[in-house]
Amino acid sequence: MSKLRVAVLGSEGRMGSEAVRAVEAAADMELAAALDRDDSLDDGLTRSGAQVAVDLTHPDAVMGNLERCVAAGVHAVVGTTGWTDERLAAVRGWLEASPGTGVLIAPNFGIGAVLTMQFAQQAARFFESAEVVELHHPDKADAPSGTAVRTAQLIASAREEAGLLAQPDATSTALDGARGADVDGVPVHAVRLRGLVAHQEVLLGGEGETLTIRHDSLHRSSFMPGVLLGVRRVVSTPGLTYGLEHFLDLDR
Ligand SMILES: NC(=O)C1=CN([C@@H]2O[C@H](COP(=O)(O)OP(=O)(O)OC[C@H]3O[C@@H](n4cnc5c(N)ncnc54)[C@H](OP(=O)(O)O)[C@@H]3O)[C@@H](O)[C@H]2O)C=CC1
Ligand SMILES: O=C(O)C1=N[C@H](C(=O)O)C[C@H](O)C1
Repeated sequence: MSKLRVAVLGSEGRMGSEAVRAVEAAADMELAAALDRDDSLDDGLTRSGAQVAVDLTHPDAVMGNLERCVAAGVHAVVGTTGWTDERLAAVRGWLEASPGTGVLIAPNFGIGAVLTMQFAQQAARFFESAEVVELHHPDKADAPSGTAVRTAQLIASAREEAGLLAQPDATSTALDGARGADVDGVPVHAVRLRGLVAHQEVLLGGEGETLTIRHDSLHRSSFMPGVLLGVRRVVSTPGLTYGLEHFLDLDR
């Protein structure tokens, strides 16, 4: 069986260096290229013959990288954050011109984090109140986290489907930001603290009860089974897949 040739973009970063190690340790994969900021992506992809690129760079870099991967017919597994509806639409547009190519954009590769999002979506319609608290290391590029935004969007769509009204909140705030960011009506709070890696709590509240769903990534190795699964599946999944849950066969 021939090995999948994988390029890692952002290979010197916290996630990228972990992904390089994971690809090198995978029996069915070969590290074709390890590329960071100063490397030419076009040259790197062409020379290495990479079949899949794993992007773990920066929200400012990911669109340019992805456009070039898709144009070169290289499948992509993207963990980098910064996704909006407009950005996702642009990726779909590029993929129309490259029909055999697959792109997975995963707000979170952690299996527990994906399940947290699923559980939150499932539970949301039963509770009057819902808030998301994400907690990360202070070197993180963005806030709130991509995972928290996606979680809040899933909660909001479940609430809307269930016909729930706006959340109860009679607070008048004296300081901007005290109630977090508003993502489709769901408050999202971001904590940055040395010592942390990536953590999230979903707080749900109803009459006389609360439900807390918490996930902790204690080490970046927690993301690697998801990255490798994404690489294995994306090569036979043309078009855009948004969320690792689509590769997890959750209905089994
Ligand atoms: N989906 C998921 O499960 C996860 C996603 N992430 C996301 O992954 C991204 C990276 O996170 P993290 O590893 O902590 O960040 P780091 O800053 O540690 O790593 C990013 C690396 O990418 C490099 N880089 C920047 N621009 C480019 C470019 N144009 N081409 C190639 N390399 C580039 C950076 O170089 P330089 O230092 O010189 O800027 C750095 O080496 C973030 O968006 C983060 O939110 C993180 C963890 C899990
Ligand atoms: O930057 C990080 O560290 C992480 N980024 C992703 C996000 O913003 O959701 C995934 C995870 O939370 C770690």
